[in-house]
Amino acid sequence: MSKHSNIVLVGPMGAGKSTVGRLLASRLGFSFVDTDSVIEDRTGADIPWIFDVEGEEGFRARETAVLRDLLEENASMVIATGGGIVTQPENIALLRKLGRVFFLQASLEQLTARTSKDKKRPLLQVKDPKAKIKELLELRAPLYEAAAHANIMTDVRGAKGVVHQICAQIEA
Ligand SMILES: Nc1ncnc2c1ncn2[C@@H]1O[C@H](COP(=O)(O)OP(=O)(O)OP(=O)(O)O)[C@@H](O)[C@H]1O
Ligand SMILES: O=C(O)C1=C[C@@H](O)[C@@H](O)[C@H](O)C1
Ligand SMILES: [Mg+2]
Repeated sequence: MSKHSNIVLVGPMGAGKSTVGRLLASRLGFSFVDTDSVIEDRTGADIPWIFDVEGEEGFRARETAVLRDLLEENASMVIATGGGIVTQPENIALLRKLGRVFFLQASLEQLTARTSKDKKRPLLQVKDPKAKIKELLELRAPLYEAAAHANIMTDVRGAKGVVHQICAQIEA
């Protein structure tokens, strides 16, 4: 086990990493860090702007830099990550070093419904977001599995139920 005792949430866009992460941090008394928000704060621009100007490659480099910096922190944190963080092989090792990694899963239908409410995800600004989510999920599912210590299915639970399940696993 790593010397860090953080809780790290990985999974596709719409799995609930940010929503669950915030609630979980408050329940555990941990600080909450969302890598997407850290990147936006550091850049002084939102994710669509970063993708537009620096490309996905630029965004991925920023993501890895954030993970490296988080490893230097000593506070107990719940870390919500971006949905594509596992696409960089180096990140998988960094995530596992940071603490206990939970893969939040949801069905294609749920992911599509949950991400249809806003336009903040550049990769889903396409004609058929459901097909894009499916394609990304097929590519990334083995990577989430490789990063994670445990999987949580979120379809049948609201965010509070997911928090409860993670807490039960931590305490077990
Ligand atoms: N367990 C859940 N049940 C129902 N709705 C949920 C659940 N978890 C999250 N949601 C809703 O789904 C939407 C997306 O959630 P959220 O932004 O937390 O996903 P995310 O995994 O952080 O996505 P991204 O990778 O794009 O950052 C939000 O509207 C949130 O309220
Ligand atoms: O799945 C992805 O590749 C992404 C997910 C979001 O969390 C953001 O990190 C960004 O929109 C890219
Ligand atoms: Mg998020």
